[in-house]
Amino acid sequence: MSILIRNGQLLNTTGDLEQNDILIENGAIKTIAKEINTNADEVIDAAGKVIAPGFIDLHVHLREPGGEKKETIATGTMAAARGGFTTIANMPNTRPVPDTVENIHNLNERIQNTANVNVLPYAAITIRQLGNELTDFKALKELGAFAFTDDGVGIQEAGQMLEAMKRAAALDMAIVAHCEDNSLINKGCVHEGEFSKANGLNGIPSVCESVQIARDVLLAEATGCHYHVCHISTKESVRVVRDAKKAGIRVTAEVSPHHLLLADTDIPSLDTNYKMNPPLRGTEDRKALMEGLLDGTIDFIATDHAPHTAEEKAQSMQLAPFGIVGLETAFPLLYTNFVKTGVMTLNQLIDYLTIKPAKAFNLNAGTLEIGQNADIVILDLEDTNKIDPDTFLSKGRNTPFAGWECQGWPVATIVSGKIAWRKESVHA
Ligand SMILES: NC(=O)N[C@@H](CC(=O)O)C(=O)O
Ligand SMILES: [Zn+2]
Ligand SMILES: [Zn+2]
Repeated sequence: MSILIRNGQLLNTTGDLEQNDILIENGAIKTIAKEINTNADEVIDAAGKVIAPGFIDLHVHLREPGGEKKETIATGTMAAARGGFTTIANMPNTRPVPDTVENIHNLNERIQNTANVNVLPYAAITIRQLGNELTDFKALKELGAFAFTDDGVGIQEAGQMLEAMKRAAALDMAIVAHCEDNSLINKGCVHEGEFSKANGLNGIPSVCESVQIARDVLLAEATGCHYHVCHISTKESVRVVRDAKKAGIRVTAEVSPHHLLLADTDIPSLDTNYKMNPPLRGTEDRKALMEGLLDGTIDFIATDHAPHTAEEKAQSMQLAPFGIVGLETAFPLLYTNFVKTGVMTLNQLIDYLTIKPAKAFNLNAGTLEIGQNADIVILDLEDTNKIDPDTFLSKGRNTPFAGWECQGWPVATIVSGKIAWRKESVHA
């Protein structure tokens, strides 16, 4: 099977767009050249379109097994492909949790049989994510666990985190942390700030996140473990990570598109599509996150795609589950609001979605190079459309961005040399 992508615009090493053809053969990039004359099984005319490495999202909730009403591996990975993502890492807050050899083996089989993009499975840090007993890291690594995380809950005890980091470091594996101190949650459903006060709601204070990150960077220093901070959301957290990096501690961090785009003051009403964990913080926090991303304190962008059913989200702000979907809207939102407005270049945005996550986790992905796996996205930067949750391939419709007009949408996504998703009209 071969695919020839003709006349696409590729970013060169100096960050400029240059027209090139790409030939894909046997799942890999075979040739990149100004003009390739060959008979391929499939020809895609990409004139006027940008060709980029397939995006990587290291924070996705596919929900299967156990949460199939919210999402499945099949639907979540179709949503990923539509969003231009070719590799995603799947969070372990499922039922059962991937915490034993048997459970991760079962998960691997499901991925093998139904995933439409590359899926890297996280395994849990603690059995059933209950914070009592550590999982068998070595056995889980042998079955392909990508890293260890209890995302959805924080690791409450320093002693347990220390032990987890020691064991992960010995296996050269990362600890990926949802940072939330349970004693500081305050039964909050939104950020403790302007919105919580105006609406008489309990707020989750910023320290609920930042104290745990401060503890953990010191534990990472003590153990030499690669420590990764999930969905960083506060200005104090950014400062702690910045200082830790300066001190030479092996820490990386991700930020979600929604924390870059919105603050609690942007929440228009008691709409649960604005409820996620960590919550939308203050405007100062939002600014600090962008500064942290641009100065390298924050390594990359990850969506924290967290689908829930309409029924679940129809509950009150206090009762509805935390989380919003993100895979199908990330690139158009970021391109429109940050590249078109000059906050960052197209090259930078693509790096935050490709080479940066790949580098942070030593993944052999995220570049367009000869011999590499052909994981590619074709983008139409002129295409302008309103975000319409009814068109989502995800089962989740829970987004605060419905109706936002965005420019720059994927038109085709290729995974290991096969077309995983394509918009009808790009056929040559
Ligand atoms: N982010 C969220 O608001 N929710 C996530 C859990 C998590 O990422 O902590 C979920 O699983 O729904
Ligand atoms: Zn989390
Ligand atoms: Zn998450």
